[in-house]
Amino acid sequence: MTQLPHLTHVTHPLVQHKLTLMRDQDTPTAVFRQLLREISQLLAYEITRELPMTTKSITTPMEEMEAPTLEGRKLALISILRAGNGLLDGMLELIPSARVGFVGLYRDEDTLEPVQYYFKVPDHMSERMVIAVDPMLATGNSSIAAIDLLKKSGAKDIRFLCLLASPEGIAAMKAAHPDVPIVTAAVDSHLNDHGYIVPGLGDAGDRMFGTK
Ligand SMILES: O=P(O)(O)OC[C@H]1O[C@H](OP(=O)(O)OP(=O)(O)O)[C@H](O)[C@@H]1O
Ligand SMILES: O=c1cc[nH]c(=O)[nH]1
Ligand SMILES: [Mg+2]
Repeated sequence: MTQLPHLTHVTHPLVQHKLTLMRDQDTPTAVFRQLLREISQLLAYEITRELPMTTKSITTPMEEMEAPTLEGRKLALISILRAGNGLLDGMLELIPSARVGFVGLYRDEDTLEPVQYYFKVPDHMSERMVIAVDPMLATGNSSIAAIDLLKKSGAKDIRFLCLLASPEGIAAMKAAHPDVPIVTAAVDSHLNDHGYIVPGLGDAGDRMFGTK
């Protein structure tokens, strides 16, 4: 089980520099997507620290050795649609053997409650390390609902990866899912009256896909 603290704030200069570029409203869609892919790989480095290791016997040009390798333990990456796909793609480049699931949720902009439209996850969820990804943790309603669904599917060892988190969202997640560590690139000031993270970066899905 996880040793990660409830909240990990990744302050690495490369992450912070790229995040600033993403926040800028003048950054075009294609650049925004590329930056998210790059940051996802740096954040993946943090959230996968506890992947179980084993060794295997190999022969280098010099001699035989017992070399470290990832244990065959099953990893599931779960994207919370749509915006989660922006983190998923980069992580899959690093860990191509991971299984992938999707939780389709959108936030009703009046009630700020999540509306579910899709759910598909790999089998044997109870045996997997599960990393749920969504760039934005605002009220926390979407991530809490997604993790509720993952637990219903059997998942027990879950982590949550995001780009921006609000203090309100972190508190809500801690109350609902105290066993799920959060890794984020930033903790912003607050939510505005419409549930948007301030200063934030706007609507992550719209900025990734050019919708609005
Ligand atoms: O913490 P919350 O207050 O629930 O808000 C965060 C959610 O809002 C955004 O998704 P959105 O509903 O815009 O869907 P999209 O990814 O399809 O754009 C974001 O990607 C999170 O899923
Ligand atoms: O600031 C926010 C809040 C919810 N969803 C977003 O994409 N951005
Ligand atoms: Mg959106």
